[in-house]
Amino acid sequence: MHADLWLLADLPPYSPDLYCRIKYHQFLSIITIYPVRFILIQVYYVIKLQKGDHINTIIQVALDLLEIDRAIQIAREAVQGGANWIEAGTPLIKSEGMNAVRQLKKEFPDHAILADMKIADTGAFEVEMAAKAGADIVMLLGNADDSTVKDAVRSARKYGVKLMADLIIVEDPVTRAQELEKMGIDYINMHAGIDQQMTGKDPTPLLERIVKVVNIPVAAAGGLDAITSAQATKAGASIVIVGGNITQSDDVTESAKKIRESVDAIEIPEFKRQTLEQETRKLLSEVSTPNISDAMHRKGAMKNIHSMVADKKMVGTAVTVQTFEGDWAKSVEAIEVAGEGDVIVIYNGSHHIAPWGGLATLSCLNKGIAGIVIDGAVRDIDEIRRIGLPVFATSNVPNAGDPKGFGEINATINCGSQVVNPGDYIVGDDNGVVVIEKERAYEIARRAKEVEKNEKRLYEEIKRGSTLSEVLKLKKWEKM
Ligand SMILES: O=C([C@H](O)CO)[C@H](O)[C@H](O)COP(=O)(O)O
Repeated sequence: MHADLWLLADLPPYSPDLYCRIKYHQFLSIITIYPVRFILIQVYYVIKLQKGDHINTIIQVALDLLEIDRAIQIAREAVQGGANWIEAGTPLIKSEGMNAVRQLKKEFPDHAILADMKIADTGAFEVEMAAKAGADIVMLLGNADDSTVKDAVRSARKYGVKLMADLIIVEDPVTRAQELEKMGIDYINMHAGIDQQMTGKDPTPLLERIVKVVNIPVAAAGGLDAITSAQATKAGASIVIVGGNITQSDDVTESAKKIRESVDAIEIPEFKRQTLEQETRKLLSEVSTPNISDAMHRKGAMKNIHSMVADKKMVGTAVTVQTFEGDWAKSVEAIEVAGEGDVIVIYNGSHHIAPWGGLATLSCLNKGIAGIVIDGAVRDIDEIRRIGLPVFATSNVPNAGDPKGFGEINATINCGSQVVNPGDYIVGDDNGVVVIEKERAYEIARRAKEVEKNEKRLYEEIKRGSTLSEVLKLKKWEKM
């Protein structure tokens, strides 16, 4: 690629000046002045590239945490795994102020510290603030007004720091990247923000185009993991910024190491994203109903509906049934309407007469139906447990009613005090059942995954001898 136009400067490893791209005339003057050094550098790169080390991609760990002491510990573990640059994330800066940058520089004097200020105004002032606290690179918003960008650049030059521009909410990233370069920005960051990622955005599709039109290094950020970091490198990113997939991991060092290995691999395999529906189902099958409820701000849980078959996870899309006390016709007819991966969700109105039993459950098994939820009773519980299909209900009783045929299939119903529409996602486990409206299913699945990752990390910290209230600094965050 552009490896031949990059020089390895005599600077400490991974300082922001490590990669300085040189223009053609500079190139000529350098080979005239430093021919021997130039040859050595070329030999170095030939070896690196043969080894598959894509111009030594920089891994930047983004510390999007609220507490500086936890952030420092996580940074230490990430550095051990191969992270080169350390980012004081925006939430950390908002929570701890410039002290976050100061402390990170003190702890990691040999690593470049990036202050993700997301500057939108008073460019010079905020750059000065971050620079004086010890930042080597300062992030501003790529769509800040040109006056802000230009003054930030003046300030950066004055205080000897570099500027990275974040294209997070830029409408035309390719054009803006070129404008930012002209104004003196040192690095471009093609970034899908955390909330944007939850709706399916990812930073890689435009990367290649941006890398082609600018002459400054391009970073990629936004939900990257070992696989997607490598894809970003392949598309030309020379810096990969990774937050959650390192910082929320229960083994931070190992996660950073995997990313290091994956971007340094000789062959980066093709990667095909799943459809949003496939991804949604996969993510929901990996998380718990408490994770989902947290992601929904404690909403979505069905009341008084419990698992009748222990240790069975259920994920599927709703086929709804409205029935009436003692009438089981529509519940059983719904088996013909439902298909593979669906969950039959029944409102029955009685906790004493079952609209569902063993024979209906067995019929579902044959059709690949994912499970059954009943706001009402079930019977034949021993048979249902033998069949092993997930069934959730309010109670179990011996008696059923008669098939009269009242009610409706695939209408909006109320089940466990939650509104359920056909197609909504239904997830059940031993904690209970949650409903996720279909329009937000992917987003909630992604957010629930973030909750799960964060809990895994907290679990790990508690296992090391802490307590939940210590880890979360509960007292500090109590309302005044
Ligand atoms: O910049 C970030 C975000 O806007 C919060 O401030 C993150 O640091 C960046 O997105 C990297 O984090 P992940 O997306 O979790 O990898």
